[in-house]
Amino acid sequence: MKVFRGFKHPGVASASAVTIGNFDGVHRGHQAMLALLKGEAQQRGVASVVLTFEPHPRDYFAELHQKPDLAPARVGTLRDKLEDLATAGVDQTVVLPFDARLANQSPQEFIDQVLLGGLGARYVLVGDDFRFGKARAGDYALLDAAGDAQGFDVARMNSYEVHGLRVSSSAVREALGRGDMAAAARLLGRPYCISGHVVHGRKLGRTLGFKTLNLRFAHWKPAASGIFVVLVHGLSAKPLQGVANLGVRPSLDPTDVNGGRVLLETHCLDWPAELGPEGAYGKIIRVELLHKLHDELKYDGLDALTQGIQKDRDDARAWLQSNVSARI
Ligand SMILES: Cc1cc2nc3c(=O)[nH]c(=O)nc-3n(C[C@H](O)[C@H](O)[C@H](O)COP(=O)(O)O)c2cc1C
Ligand SMILES: Nc1ncnc2c1ncn2[C@@H]1O[C@H](COP(=O)(O)OP(=O)(O)O)[C@@H](O)[C@H]1O
Repeated sequence: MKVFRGFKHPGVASASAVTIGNFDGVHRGHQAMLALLKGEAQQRGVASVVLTFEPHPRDYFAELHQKPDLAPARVGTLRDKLEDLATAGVDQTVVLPFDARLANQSPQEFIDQVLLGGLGARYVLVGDDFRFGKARAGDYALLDAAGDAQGFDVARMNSYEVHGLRVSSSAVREALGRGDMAAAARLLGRPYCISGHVVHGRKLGRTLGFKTLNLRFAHWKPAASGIFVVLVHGLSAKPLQGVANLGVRPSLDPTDVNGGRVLLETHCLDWPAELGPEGAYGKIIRVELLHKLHDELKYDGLDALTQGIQKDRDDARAWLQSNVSARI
């Protein structure tokens, strides 16, 4: 899959079947949309293109009006989204920075400049609650009328349901927010995972006796947070079992190097000798969050923190033994 920031690149498809959305989580509803998009693109002999926004439009308005509550909690980072879109078989993804210009574009300008001028849209697929353009004035009916007048097809995807429950990014956020990883996995159609490069931390893990693989979660408001039983993919043939902290580490000094940043820190229960004592830095891994143990705690000092992590490790081992040992 090719990825472009903005649509003014020579490589961007000049004729396309487009779907527009935020695709946070790339859940089963999104996956159904992408399958339909691919079919329509193939039939027309054009590229399948996802048009998505980063930052999320609601992040933009939250910042503009200084109302952080408006920003949606984030299921995945842009990296996770691009990986999932590639897996779904999309030809191109165009990431548009959502800014004042875009926010003030009328629906007709958006159609003319972005969809037709930028992407050469022959077919546009949107969700049933899709709104676009300044003040959210554009809807499916408007887009459909424009398609009729200007010669492109428009289709609307109805809500996708699993056991009567509408699959949506907010349903995934709610499941992750209450730590119900099984419900999140049902909505996503796969286990909930976070992927990224292993980065350097404070090297405090080794002092505490718990080395951790650190990944940045590149958004300040993750939909899930707390202590989780996990599997780490990408370091060895078999996934490694671990226990992880996703969040901002309230027990540690907030002014340090990663202060305030959201990190996913995973301690592997058994570290394979062939990786070497520090062989994971720079590698790309995927961490599968299986089960939530508890919320992040503000421990009183490093001894209490170490004891807390020891208990989490024991609880993770016990959980894995009764739930996962058959799988790996
Ligand atoms: C299983 C586990 C549970 C953790 N729980 C908490 C917690 O409840 N509160 C907190 O402030 N930090 C928690 N931490 C984060 C540790 O503070 C952090 O991983 C440790 O200081 C190592 O930092 P470093 O990787 O930068 O060296 C936890 C870490 C792990 C691995
Ligand atoms: N059991 C383990 N779990 C996770 N990482 C481990 C383990 N044993 C060794 N490592 C290695 O140690 C590194 C982390 O060491 P640590 O002291 O926690 O430093 P950092 O502050 O960079 O997280 C990891 O990136 C990995 O390469």
